[in-house]
Amino acid sequence: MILSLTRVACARGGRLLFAGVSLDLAPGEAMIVTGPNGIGKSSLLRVAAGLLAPFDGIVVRSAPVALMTDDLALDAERTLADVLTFWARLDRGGAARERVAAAIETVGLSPIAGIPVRLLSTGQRRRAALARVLASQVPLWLLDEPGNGLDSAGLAMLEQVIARHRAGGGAVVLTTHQPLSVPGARTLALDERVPA
Ligand SMILES: Nc1ncnc2c1ncn2[C@@H]1O[C@H](COP(=O)(O)OP(=O)(O)OP(=O)(O)O)[C@@H](O)[C@H]1O
Repeated sequence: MILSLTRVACARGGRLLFAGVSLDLAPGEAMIVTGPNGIGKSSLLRVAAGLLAPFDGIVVRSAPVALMTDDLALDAERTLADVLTFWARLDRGGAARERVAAAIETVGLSPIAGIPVRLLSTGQRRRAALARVLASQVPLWLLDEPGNGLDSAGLAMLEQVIARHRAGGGAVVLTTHQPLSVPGARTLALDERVPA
């Protein structure tokens, strides 16, 4: 298993959001976490990433993880290529420039790789966040609303990138409020895990 959650519960701000969440994710698998706003989907991804301690239960990751969020740049004045290279070095080390160039090309941002991050549009920021995940080359992807702000070509690209990652033995957990084609993905309905 790449990721295994056993009877995980999560509390935030003194409130129990969900409990009894168990899941096993093997190489090539995908899981879509569903539920209304505020139910705890992002919190579940943070727990799975190891950034938030579970209130209860066990989280086991057997592979390095990339969490896709909007946090792209420490310095928004730096260029997209520089920012992504900074993260790629931190995430994994060698050949960062090459990995970043390939990732930027995949997400369709090559023409603007040299502009400061602060100038990116909403959809471009999403594409850039996906490029960071791609460049990290880690097996476990946790994608929080990866399709937000993407145009139809961007959504098709996202679906393709996820499919390729899984075909290469990677695994994905994602949240989405919009329809995304992720063939064979299992669903985790978080609203069924809210304590009474
Ligand atoms: N740092 C925090 N401290 C206290 N409460 C928090 C914190 N972060 C989130 N919460 C609360 O936890 C709950 C779940 O938030 P979360 O972002 O996980 O929901 P979500 O299902 O991802 O929502 P959405 O669909 O709107 O993205 C919300 O009620 C939110 O206010």
